[in-house]
Amino acid sequence: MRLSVVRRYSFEAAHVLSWHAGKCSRMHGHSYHLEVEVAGEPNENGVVMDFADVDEVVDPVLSELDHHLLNDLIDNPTAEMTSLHIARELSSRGLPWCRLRLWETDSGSVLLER
Ligand SMILES: Nc1nc2c(c(=O)[nH]1)N=C([C@H](O)[C@H](O)COP(=O)(O)OP(=O)(O)OP(=O)(O)O)CN2
Ligand SMILES: [Zn+2]
Repeated sequence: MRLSVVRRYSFEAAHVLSWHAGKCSRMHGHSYHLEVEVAGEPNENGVVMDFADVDEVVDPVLSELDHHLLNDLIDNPTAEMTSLHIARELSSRGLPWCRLRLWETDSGSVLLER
């Protein structure tokens, strides 16, 4: 049995995919949705990790992306590269995430597991 906490976040950002053969080579924006999962055993309070403690790590990372042009911060900011950037930032700030899903559009997402 595996128990985990999942928090959902959103941020707005623009990007350009210069390699793209279609419309995505033009600058455009997305309302990104990020799901962050942390697995573990419930502690003496019955929680794997307090939602607020997850937010404390995730919120500043997403604030650095929110309402920015992602190309200024991430090389070739596809959903894949953006999720890897977020994962590295969360890891370096000590969040023991096990699964990240980044939704770039209503129908398109990437999933990162470790
Ligand atoms: N594997 C990936 N493919 C694409 C990415 C990506 O990050 N990873 N990004 C884009 C575009 O930036 C953008 O997300 C467009 O996506 P797409 O689904 O093609 O466009 P729409 O949301 O407008 O959907 P329609 O089906 O065209 O209405 C492209 N590919
Ligand atoms: Zn796009």
